Amino acid sequence: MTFSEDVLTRAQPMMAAIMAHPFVQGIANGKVSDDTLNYYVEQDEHYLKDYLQVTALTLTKTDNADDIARLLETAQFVSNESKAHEVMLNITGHHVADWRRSPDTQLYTDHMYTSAYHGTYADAIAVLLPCAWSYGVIGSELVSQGANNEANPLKEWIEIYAPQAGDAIDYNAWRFDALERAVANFSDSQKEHVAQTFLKSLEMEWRFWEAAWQQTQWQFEF
Ligand SMILES: Cc1ncc(C[n+]2csc(CCO)c2C)c(N)n1
Repeated sequence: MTFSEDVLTRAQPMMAAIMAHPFVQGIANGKVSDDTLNYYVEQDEHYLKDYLQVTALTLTKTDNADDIARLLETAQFVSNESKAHEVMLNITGHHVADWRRSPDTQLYTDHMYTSAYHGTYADAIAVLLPCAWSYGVIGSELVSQGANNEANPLKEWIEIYAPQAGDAIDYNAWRFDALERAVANFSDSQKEHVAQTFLKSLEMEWRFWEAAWQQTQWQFEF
């Protein structure tokens, strides 16, 4: 079994929980409360900014010119995501106002920075991977269920994340390939560290949906 196959096998229960999450199910049937959408978009604005900065850190950790080019291309995709946010804000009529990171956003972005800054190139790739991989799974599963129908106000959101048939490059396949190359000479314990980095990010993906669903906030005003 390759390293990626092992990690993906271990990731299945978390990915299944993300698919079953009421927020993701709400996207599938086009019914999510305004408060949930607004909270999500506000927190995701922070997340995407940090994702870009962590991508920049990641590409300083490799001298593979193809990987550097791919990382820059994936950074470009983040501008599409403003469109994904617009789809949600058009439903609620909200404007992003609260720029404070909630506890789970802070936990996730701190994990990304720590892994990319202090870790190896493999850790940096692993910490970013569950984001793109889990959204790719959500997008393609929701499309295969026909959730992107005309009656769904979140149709366009779903389609932004579903892999497109005409895409020249399968970015998630490249991400797993880069991960596999990066751990090729690692010991078992080094590989386990990278696996933990990946799985923790995936747990944080679940928490990100859950935080918006529960409207989680800091306990105190400060
Ligand atoms: C919490 C959170 N996780 C994942 C994504 C989706 N996403 C962010 S960057 C990226 C790939 C860029 O190439 C993708 C798919 C999101 N918006 N918010």
